[in-house]
Amino acid sequence: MPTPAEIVVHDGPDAVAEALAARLTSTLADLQARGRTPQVCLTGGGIATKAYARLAADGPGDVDWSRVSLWWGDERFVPAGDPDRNADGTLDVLRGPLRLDERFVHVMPSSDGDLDLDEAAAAYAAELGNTVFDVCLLGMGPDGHVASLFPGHPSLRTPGSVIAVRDSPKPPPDRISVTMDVIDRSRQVWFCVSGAEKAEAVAKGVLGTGPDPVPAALASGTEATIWLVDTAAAADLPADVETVAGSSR
Ligand SMILES: O=C1O[C@H](COP(=O)(O)O)[C@@H](O)[C@H](O)[C@H]1O
Repeated sequence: MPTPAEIVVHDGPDAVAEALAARLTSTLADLQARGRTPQVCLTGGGIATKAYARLAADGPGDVDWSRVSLWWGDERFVPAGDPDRNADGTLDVLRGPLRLDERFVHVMPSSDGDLDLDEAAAAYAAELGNTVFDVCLLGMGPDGHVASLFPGHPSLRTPGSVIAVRDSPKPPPDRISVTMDVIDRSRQVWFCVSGAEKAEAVAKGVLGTGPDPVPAALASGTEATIWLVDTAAAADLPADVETVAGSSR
């Protein structure tokens, strides 16, 4: 069942990133206190990258990051180490400070391995199986895309759990992405978005459906759907949409 969106508005991108890091830390600590191994789907993008730097600076705290399963919602199918990769830079930042255990880190294949794009997507689908993310983080592009599911593009309609994406409107063209089905079975979906250039897409994503909804409008958690945005990104939300003012800690 889709859940109604909760919209938390922060002063600027740094505050959104800080709030994301704080919310993730407390959610993971809570899940582990209840005996769970949290399943977290990470995203690329500007806010998430800032949040990862914050998590690394803060250190593990109350979270045993060696027992958090990390997945990715999408990846650029380029060679390992390419700066376009979502996972590589993230892991460079998080691995040491959070003492990650590689056995719990599920990186999508790179293009310089043994697998072609279709095989790489199929391999990640097999690895993912029926995993349900406790938290699925989503950046969003100005066109309303999430993961590598783009408006008006076959990626949005391709069945399955993990798909090969070709001719991505945003470079690089070859990508791997989880599908909306996988995003929508997540317990919590958290958008993290900043900037005036995304204000229109935020409004479309929050308000929603209509005949041709942007991908973000189709993404929803089964327990919670939370938009962490800054004031610039929230600017096109109509006055009657309820928002709450964010605090970072
Ligand atoms: O291509 C991608 O873009 C989105 C949003 O990125 P941003 O830099 O505009 O914040 C990101 O969520 C996605 O993971 C990534 O592959």
